Amino acid sequence: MNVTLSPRALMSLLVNGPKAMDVLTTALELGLLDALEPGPATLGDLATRFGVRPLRLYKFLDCLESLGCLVRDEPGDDIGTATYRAVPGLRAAVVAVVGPDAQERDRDRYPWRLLHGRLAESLRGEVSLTDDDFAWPPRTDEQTAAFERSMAVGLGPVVETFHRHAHQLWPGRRRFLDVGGGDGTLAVGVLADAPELTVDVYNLPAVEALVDETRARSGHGERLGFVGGDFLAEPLPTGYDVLSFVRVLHDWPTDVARRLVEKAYQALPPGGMLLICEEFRTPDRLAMQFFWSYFLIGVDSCVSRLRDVEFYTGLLTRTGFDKVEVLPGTWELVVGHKPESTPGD
Ligand SMILES: C[S@@+](CC[C@H](N)C(=O)[O-])C[C@H]1O[C@@H](n2cnc3c(N)ncnc32)[C@H](O)[C@@H]1O
Repeated sequence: MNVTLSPRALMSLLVNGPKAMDVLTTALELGLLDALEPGPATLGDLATRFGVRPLRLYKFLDCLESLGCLVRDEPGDDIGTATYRAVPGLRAAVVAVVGPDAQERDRDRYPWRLLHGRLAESLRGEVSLTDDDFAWPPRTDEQTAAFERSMAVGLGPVVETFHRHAHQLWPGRRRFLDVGGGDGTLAVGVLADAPELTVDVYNLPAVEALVDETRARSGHGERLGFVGGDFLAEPLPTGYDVLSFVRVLHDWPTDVARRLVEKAYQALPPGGMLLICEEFRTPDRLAMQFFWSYFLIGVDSCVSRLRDVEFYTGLLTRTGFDKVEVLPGTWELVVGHKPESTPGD
């Protein structure tokens, strides 16, 4: 889906956002999206099948087309013969934002309304979120649980990419440490793909109880472990042949991100592998990150800095990793290896 609109047209869509969501939700609930995605479907057939008035449906479909969701062909003046096809993935995208597991619903629980209408004051530093509103890293058990739940809700594309490349990542590997590994949701996905592997989550001690719950739900028992620690204050644990940072490095300024990658290099044995899966700076990711970009305007302790993939490949190479590559996926995976023999050996 590729829509390029003038600023004026984009403003018109944005100001009508709630109506656009009404159209999309209705199209989903009626079953229209199921009919439109395989398409092409004629307006006449759609009107008969769904028991709606053709001229009304024509306007409804114009709404969808204005959003870039439909391709239309109108061969003549008879609207009944106009054909429509939805862009691939539309139905799944609508379900993802209005369905019960919607990230957007989860994000709405955060107190973003404290900033709404007060952004200018917030930009000047006169209005901020307090540690009770949102602390980074989370401060209380309640904040920790809420934040890790939010993270787990958005992990789907990451789990998918790890799964897609499992055949390349895990053979010959024994112990994997997911640094800043949330509540262990990714670890569970990896364990299902790699029977020889044990996975530990490294996270702030307050997260242990959540990983315990994930372990109990997953049935992986002792293959899913937890190591409590603070990666800002201490070296990363050794004894692992794979480490990962998933959506961790973008939270921190560049000097901290660099130090964390250096700590990973020091902790890995020769031949060890580092995986980075991040919020790269692409139009899609920026759009899907909109909530956090907005909300975190009021929070100075979280950097939330989306960087280009080249930032990470360059950082790995400069740190000493070799065979650095980017594996494709909805979320790409940057892979680097600590050389078998390092300079000075
Ligand atoms: C943005 S979340 C990403 C979580 C998970 N990797 C994911 O993608 O769903 C960042 C993670 O880093 C952890 N974290 C933050 N500061 C940390 C620290 N100083 N030491 C260890 N972990 C930390 C947080 O608890 C959280 O789990």
